Amino acid sequence: MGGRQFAHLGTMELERGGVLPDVRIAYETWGRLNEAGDNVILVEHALTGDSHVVGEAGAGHASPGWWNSLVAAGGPVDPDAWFVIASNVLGGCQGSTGPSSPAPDGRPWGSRFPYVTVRDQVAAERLLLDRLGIARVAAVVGGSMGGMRAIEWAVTHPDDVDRCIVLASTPSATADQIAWCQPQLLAIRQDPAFAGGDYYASDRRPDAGLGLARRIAHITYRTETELDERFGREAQLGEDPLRAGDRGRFAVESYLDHHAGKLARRFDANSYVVLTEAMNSHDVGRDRGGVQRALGRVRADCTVVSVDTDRLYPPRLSDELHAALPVSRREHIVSDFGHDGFLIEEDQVGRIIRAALERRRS
Ligand SMILES: CC(=O)SCCNC(=O)CCNC(=O)[C@H](O)C(C)(C)COP(=O)(O)OP(=O)(O)OC[C@H]1O[C@@H](n2cnc3c(N)ncnc32)[C@H](O)[C@@H]1OP(=O)(O)O
Ligand SMILES: N[C@@H](CCO)C(=O)O
Repeated sequence: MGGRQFAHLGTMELERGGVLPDVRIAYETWGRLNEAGDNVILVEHALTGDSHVVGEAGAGHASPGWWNSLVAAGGPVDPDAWFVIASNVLGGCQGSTGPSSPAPDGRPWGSRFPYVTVRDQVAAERLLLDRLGIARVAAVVGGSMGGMRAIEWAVTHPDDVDRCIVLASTPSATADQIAWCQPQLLAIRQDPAFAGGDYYASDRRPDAGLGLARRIAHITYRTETELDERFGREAQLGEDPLRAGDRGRFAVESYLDHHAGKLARRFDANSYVVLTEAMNSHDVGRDRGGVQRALGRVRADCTVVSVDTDRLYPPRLSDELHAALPVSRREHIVSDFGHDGFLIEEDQVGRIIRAALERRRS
């Protein structure tokens, strides 16, 4: 299976006010819904991910998935047993309604796209599952921004989530995380080509701002030791900054340039802004009497996973989440790669998810 499908979910009223008419959500599925309807696994992507969890030959996708080994026959999530659903988040740019989608007047939303919270994104996913005739999920799993949606699912729909697996995430966005986002948002907004968010009719795109945002973010996704061991003070081939003057680059600079360009080619700057602000909005305790009380109502069997070297979502945040959840298991990924370890360490992630799925609710 796999292959992108679309659901039209009608009008959504948003948490902070504002209305989105004719919300469309792009999604992919693997496996089959069983008769009891109790084998659904909802996979939640991170900031620049999408519904394409797994790449499949012949499914019309040139790109691999972002958790490619997760869903596979005999793998951690076997599509013979489970019905896996992954959607592109509300506000995104991979098929779901976002700032580049047409507004009712036919022009792209651009600067008019409303503020969207993680709760709005989960509300859209709930509508999607309703549309697919699915009342409950056997597991919701996600990392980073996907982990925010996973934990929101467990808090918002405590009776409908059997298991919740949260990787490299947090019960609420911290001051440090919001702080790292601020220069990223400014980099995009201060790019003259951004034009306040209304650049779609122009032949210029805010690639410079988006690229700068990605560079800042990417450094926080990795570790000081990894970068040093991998690149050290090496010059990019033929571009020694100590010899080539203005045009010289260290290898690590070239690496960041590469990631900046790659993201700018596949991602919309307005979506980056909208999703970053959604992450900043994340606080499971908002209007629920605080984080402890909100998490106290979770009924799912939870697995809380951190990456030992994650400097952006440090393990202490997973400790807090774990401590406040009524039923929770704490797992650790050991990685040289920092935050991105939840994407890169597929073997460890796979083992943890397999074990969580095999565990029966007590
Ligand atoms: C079409 C698509 O891209 S679909 C993607 C869907 N979305 C996602 O996957 C989001 C989540 N993914 C990510 O954030 C990242 O891609 C990650 C975390 C998976 C990347 O992790 P890693 O595998 O460790 O990649 P790493 O950071 O080492 O980067 C490798 C790239 O850097 C390039 N690179 C390495 N050194 C240098 C250098 N000195 N100069 C320039 N480029 C360099 C490599 O050639 C490689 O390029 P490629 O990705 O185009 O093949
Ligand atoms: N590298 C990941 C990390 C975000 O948490 C992404 O781009 O989605």
